[in-house]
Amino acid sequence: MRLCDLLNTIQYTVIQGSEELEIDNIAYDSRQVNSNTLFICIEGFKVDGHNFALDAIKKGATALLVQKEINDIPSHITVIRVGNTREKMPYIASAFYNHPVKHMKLIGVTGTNGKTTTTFLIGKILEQYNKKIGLIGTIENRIGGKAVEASRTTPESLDLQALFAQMLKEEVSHVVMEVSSHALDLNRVDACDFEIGVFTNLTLDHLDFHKTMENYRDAKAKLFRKCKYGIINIDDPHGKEIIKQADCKVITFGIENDADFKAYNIMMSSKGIEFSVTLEDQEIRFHLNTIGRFNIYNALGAIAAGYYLNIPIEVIKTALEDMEGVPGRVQRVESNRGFSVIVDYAHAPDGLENVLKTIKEFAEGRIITVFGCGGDRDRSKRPIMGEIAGKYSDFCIITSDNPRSEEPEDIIAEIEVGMQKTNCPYEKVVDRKEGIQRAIEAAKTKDIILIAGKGHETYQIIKDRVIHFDDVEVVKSILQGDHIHGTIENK
Ligand SMILES: CC(=O)N[C@H]1[C@@H](OP(=O)(O)OP(=O)(O)OC[C@H]2O[C@@H](n3ccc(=O)[nH]c3=O)[C@H](O)[C@@H]2O)O[C@H](CO)[C@@H](O)[C@@H]1O[C@H](C)C(=O)N[C@@H](C)C(=O)N[C@H](CCC(=O)O)C(=O)O
Ligand SMILES: Nc1ncnc2c1ncn2[C@@H]1O[C@H](COP(=O)(O)OP(=O)(O)OP(=O)(O)O)[C@@H](O)[C@H]1O
Ligand SMILES: N[C@H](CCC[C@H](N)C(=O)O)C(=O)O
Ligand SMILES: [Mg+2]
Repeated sequence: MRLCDLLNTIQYTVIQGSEELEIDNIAYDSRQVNSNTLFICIEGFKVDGHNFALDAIKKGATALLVQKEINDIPSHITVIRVGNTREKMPYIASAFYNHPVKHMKLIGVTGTNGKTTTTFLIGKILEQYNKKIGLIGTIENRIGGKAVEASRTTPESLDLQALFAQMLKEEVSHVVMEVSSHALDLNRVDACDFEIGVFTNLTLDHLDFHKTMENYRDAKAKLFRKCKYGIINIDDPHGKEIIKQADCKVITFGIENDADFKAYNIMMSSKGIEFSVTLEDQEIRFHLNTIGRFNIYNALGAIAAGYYLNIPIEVIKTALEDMEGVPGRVQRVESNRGFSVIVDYAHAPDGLENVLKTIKEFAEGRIITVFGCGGDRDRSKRPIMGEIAGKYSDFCIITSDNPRSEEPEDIIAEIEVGMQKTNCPYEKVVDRKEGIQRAIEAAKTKDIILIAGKGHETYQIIKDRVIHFDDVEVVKSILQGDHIHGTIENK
């Protein structure tokens, strides 16, 4: 493709060379460059991509997109200057892949908690309606039944457009994706027009990146200036402000407040939830195989999305009622020892409080919580999560999540500050496997062990090592090691 054809939707200045150049590849990382590549230099948080321009040229880059002057660029290289390279990349990527989004319907879900769950529900509804979907998010990226590699919750714009192109080639009609606040802030979904946007909620997380809750909220609000229908949780205190900033058709859902999709006559048990929604003057009753009030919110967001995608309500109902569960989200691991184990991805204060409140409603025995907090992530949530775990549990094991570059003991000490505000007895066990083992040893009949924070993850990041680690697998192996055969049940 000619370079000028990639640039025709943006403003730019040619610093040197020809715009007629043929471009075979685009890269924002010098390690991905090969022949005839346009290398996009991005000023990052850690390093400056402009410093890799000469490296990129050695590897075959023939054109550079820059936002500042770089010295010593050979004269045969085309240099294009723009105001902000990160902002322009999505438009160039969209042009390179022939604007794949124009031919598919995009459904984006944003919010602190519930994105993965809600995207799985919407995906299930679409599949029930015989649509071939693309799914993009934390657990996996998927094209129809085929998993494709995923590393971020929301990929970088160039990778995202490449994935959209692959999805279109494989005849996907609807893409359901998680849209993280990082993605919205860092322009990863610019150049995407969404048919539907869903806002689940906004609670404390990621202040290491956004600095204030207002910035965090405003990042989420961006989605509702990119979509046709905005489906918004009106019970969330930030819902009204998101609506104020929106320029789409707004549809609300909730339980407490008046809403377009309002759940009522709610019944909850340890086996599932039931609720009604009135649609077109008809009361529709839903019976779901999942637990927790928060999952009613996730279901309402999905029901509203299905409705605005023109999917018949009976199809939506069947899809949700057949849903087996989302991996690592309140996933039950039964043992025949009389206690039960729940693995959940709660890794922020609100998620942890929600899941513990839900468990407390049904617990017949004690609640034993095993958890930690991720390293190189928002530190302010650590004592808060410690206090929440202590408040709702009868015994806690503070252990490691993904410590990343931090010392696990330091993270645990920060969690402990909150735990000590409660009367909950606790132990500190740095090794997560030993922590889980300790909880299992301590459990008695009817107790519930909650293992929070890592859910579906199959790895643990310790310094620069990534080791295989899977909470469900660890629980099963410990139970089997005790010559007791656990059965896994995904609720
Ligand atoms: C804070 C954040 O999101 N940072 C992202 C950002 O990094 P950055 O701007 O700091 O990049 P950098 O490392 O300084 O590098 C600058 C430029 O130099 C390039 N480079 C670098 C080295 C080299 O040898 N050659 C080279 O060309 C890089 O590719 C980049 O273009 O751009 C990078 C390229 O796309 C991302 O990989 C990186 O994600 C980091 C690794 C990350 O951990 N992000 C997390 C926090 C994230 O995005 N999480 C959300 C989910 C959160 C949630 O909702 O729970 C997600 O959507 O996944
Ligand atoms: N609607 C909700 N409100 C509050 N908590 C929720 C909600 N849905 C799920 N949770 C809790 O939050 C955890 C994470 O849920 P989920 O993975 O669906 O969220 P997410 O927004 O995709 O998270 P991430 O930002 O890490 O991708 C769950 O394991 C559960 O404990
Ligand atoms: N999307 C979240 C996931 C956190 C999961 C937790 N296990 C951790 O590693 O901190 C994040 O990147 O902050
Ligand atoms: Mg997610």
